Amino acid sequence: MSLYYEAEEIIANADNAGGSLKSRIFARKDIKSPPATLFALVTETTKWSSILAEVIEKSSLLQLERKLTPSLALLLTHDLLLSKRGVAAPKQHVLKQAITRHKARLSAELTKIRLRLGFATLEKLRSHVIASTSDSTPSIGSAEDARYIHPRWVRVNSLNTSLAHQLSSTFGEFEQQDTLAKVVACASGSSKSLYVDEHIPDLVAIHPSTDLSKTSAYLNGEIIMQDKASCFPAYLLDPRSLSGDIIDACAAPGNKTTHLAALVSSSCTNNRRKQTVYACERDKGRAEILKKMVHLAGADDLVSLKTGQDFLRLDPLAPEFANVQALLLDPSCSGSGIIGRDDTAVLQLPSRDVKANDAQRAPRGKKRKRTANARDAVQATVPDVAEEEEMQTGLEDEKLKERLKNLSAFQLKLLTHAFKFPGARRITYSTCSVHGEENENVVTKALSSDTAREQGWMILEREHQIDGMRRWSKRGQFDACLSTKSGLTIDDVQALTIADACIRCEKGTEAGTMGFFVAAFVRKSATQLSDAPNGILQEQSLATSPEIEREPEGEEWNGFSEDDKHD
Ligand SMILES: C[S@@+](CC[C@H](N)C(=O)[O-])C[C@H]1O[C@@H](n2cnc3c(N)ncnc32)[C@H](O)[C@@H]1O
Repeated sequence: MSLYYEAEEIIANADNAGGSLKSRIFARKDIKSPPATLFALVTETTKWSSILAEVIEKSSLLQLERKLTPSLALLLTHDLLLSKRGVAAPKQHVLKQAITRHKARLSAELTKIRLRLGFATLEKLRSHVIASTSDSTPSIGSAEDARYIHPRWVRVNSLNTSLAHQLSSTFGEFEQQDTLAKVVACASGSSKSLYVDEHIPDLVAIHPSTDLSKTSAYLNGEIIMQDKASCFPAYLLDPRSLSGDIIDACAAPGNKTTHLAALVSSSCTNNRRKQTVYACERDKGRAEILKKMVHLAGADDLVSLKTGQDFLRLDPLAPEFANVQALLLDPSCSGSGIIGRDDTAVLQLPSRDVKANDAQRAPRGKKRKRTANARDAVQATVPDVAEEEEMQTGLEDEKLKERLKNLSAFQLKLLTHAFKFPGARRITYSTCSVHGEENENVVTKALSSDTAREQGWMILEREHQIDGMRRWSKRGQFDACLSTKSGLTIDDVQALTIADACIRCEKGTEAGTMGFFVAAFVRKSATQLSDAPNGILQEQSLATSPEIEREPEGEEWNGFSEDDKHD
């Protein structure tokens, strides 16, 4: 019967062991319980903790059972009320007895909370809890809040399958909705509902409570979990309209690399030269994940891995890169746009000192007052193949400023290095940050750099962007284009054009994306080079530039049929 005591110990983390929850559990040699069971118990309890803490406080469980600690009470209440197998202990065990004798009281409190939140059945509340804990807000809202739930985005990997095939197989039982809102709104109903995205080809959204991780499509690399915003850079880069190679400068874990590979593979069919995606990753550990992801996605033939390679040390003049026409830059950033995942739910412990009548939770979005005895919050983090390694951890203002300054200097360095590849015609720069310092500021500084001027780089204006990105309405911040605080001479008109060329995604809106930023740069032709005074504005349209042969977008993205399956 070590399960609950071991789970309690893990939650307490008395040794202050670093690393994620999963690594802390799986690395331990001294535990008797199966690590997977322990992990599931802690994560599931964490997801339900804001509700269960209230159940426990209202039922005065901790006052009645003085030997139960808040964590033990939470873990046992979870299993008693919510686990199919019940409390995993023999009938006579002291813990089992301590919790089961309060079953009626605990169950009644849970029912009251469920009804107060507006859920007709426990199952409906359950799907909402799962959805809410994968949202940016860790507390559990009411049924009405369902519209803010972050959907699960699934990119169909056209290297291994097709959208049409997936719609009839993996998603065969899903009802197709005409809006994203309808998919997320089904929190309290059926979750078998799907939305085919209107901006990014091969992308669908499902309700976040739908788990596809055990489907063969996921296990075989036919579908990839990738936020909609994270699909923007490869799509905006539009590598199919070029014939040359592509560099993904900061590639791990590889979502954008495999997306690029999928895009270029579809153009291999037209008797065109095979395009190579060079995937560069400085961190050797992360490069291993990249390697696995590329293999799983069926992209080995298209991707050349540069593992342990610092992009800044890649020689733009090396013969190997003579054919590089496009670069995708998705560097490390503050990660301030990332949506909290279900693996970063916050554990809320019940308090022994809260009187039953005081225990009602404040509604979602309103901060609760913390008292000395108020429930503690423990961050239970579970690892995944994080897209971003630099999470913002509530840095104080000054520290944050300093950090953003350092990050943006590094980001600018990468971008101006990308400008130096002699054959490059197009570059995208993206971050999952919401800060202007890492986004529009970097763009305007890069455009004003000597390298941009010498090499003829300009912003890719909105009207010349690929269809889905042109239609995306959320654009860059005008003020952030002006306020670079670096003595740049950018007038209002230029700032307006740059802001309109930049693409932003907001987190926590009906659009269902994380916070994200992307901008694209194009290069002037040799004749244009001598004309323009600076690199800020594009003078000749991309579509009419002889350098860039754009294929008609209509032909490119006319939807998919069985015939569109790629080899
Ligand atoms: C935001 S993540 C990239 C996510 C990736 N593009 C994706 O979509 O899966 C940034 C990555 O860049 C790598 N990185 C940072 N600086 C680098 C450099 N100078 N050269 C190459 N890789 C770098 C980091 O190790 C990290 O894996």
